[in-house]
Amino acid sequence: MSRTGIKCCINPSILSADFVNLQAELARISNADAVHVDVMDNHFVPNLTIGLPVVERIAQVSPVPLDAHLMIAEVDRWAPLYADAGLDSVTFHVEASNAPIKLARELRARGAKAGMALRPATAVEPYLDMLPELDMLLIMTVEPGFGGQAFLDITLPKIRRARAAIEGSGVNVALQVDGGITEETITRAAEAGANIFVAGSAVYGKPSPQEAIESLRAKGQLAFG
Ligand SMILES: O=C(CO)[C@@H](O)[C@H](O)COP(=O)(O)O
Ligand SMILES: [Fe+2]
Repeated sequence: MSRTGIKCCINPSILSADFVNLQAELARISNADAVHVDVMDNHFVPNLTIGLPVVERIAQVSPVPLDAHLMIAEVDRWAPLYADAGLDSVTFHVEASNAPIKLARELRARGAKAGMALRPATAVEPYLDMLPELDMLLIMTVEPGFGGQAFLDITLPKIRRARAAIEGSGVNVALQVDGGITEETITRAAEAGANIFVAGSAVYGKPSPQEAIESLRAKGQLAFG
């Protein structure tokens, strides 16, 4: 699917960074489009990372905008507080929200872009009417919870359908993919319609994260046609 003129964005996930040296790790990705911060609570996903106080501090020192991916229960209560921390975008899982439309509106009202995430097994069709309420749709390409997993090709048709719906409705919604993005899989995800790529191990696992970002961006952009 040709997307001439659309920028291919690379958002490195700090889940694969050295948590003891976060400020230095952020400086290593200063050419990224945003930094992706994975918040996990050991309830919505079986893993625990960082919470609001640490995310607030990262936002203060980050050289690039902050993109929070909330993998937490009770997200209707928590997500607005992340928006208040001055983040560029706050993404909640629809499976964890009791009122996704209300929540997306609240995030925007508090000055953050509103992102909504779907687990690999969650269908996109029930939520297509919600597109005008969103700035970003995140299609998980691994089961949320851990970095370093293999890309799930089974998610590609969903990415294609989401891209077609976005184009069909004429809304300005970014399509993000997260999990297992590498120099190889980014081409498939980009061809299917994604335009923001989260990459943890494929950036921080390389000797030069900056070069890894440039290389991934070039591959994704090429696949846009
Ligand atoms: O949200 C998640 C995992 O739940 C991701 O953001 C991962 O952190 C991406 O890591 P890689 O698959 O790129 O190593
Ligand atoms: Fe993530």
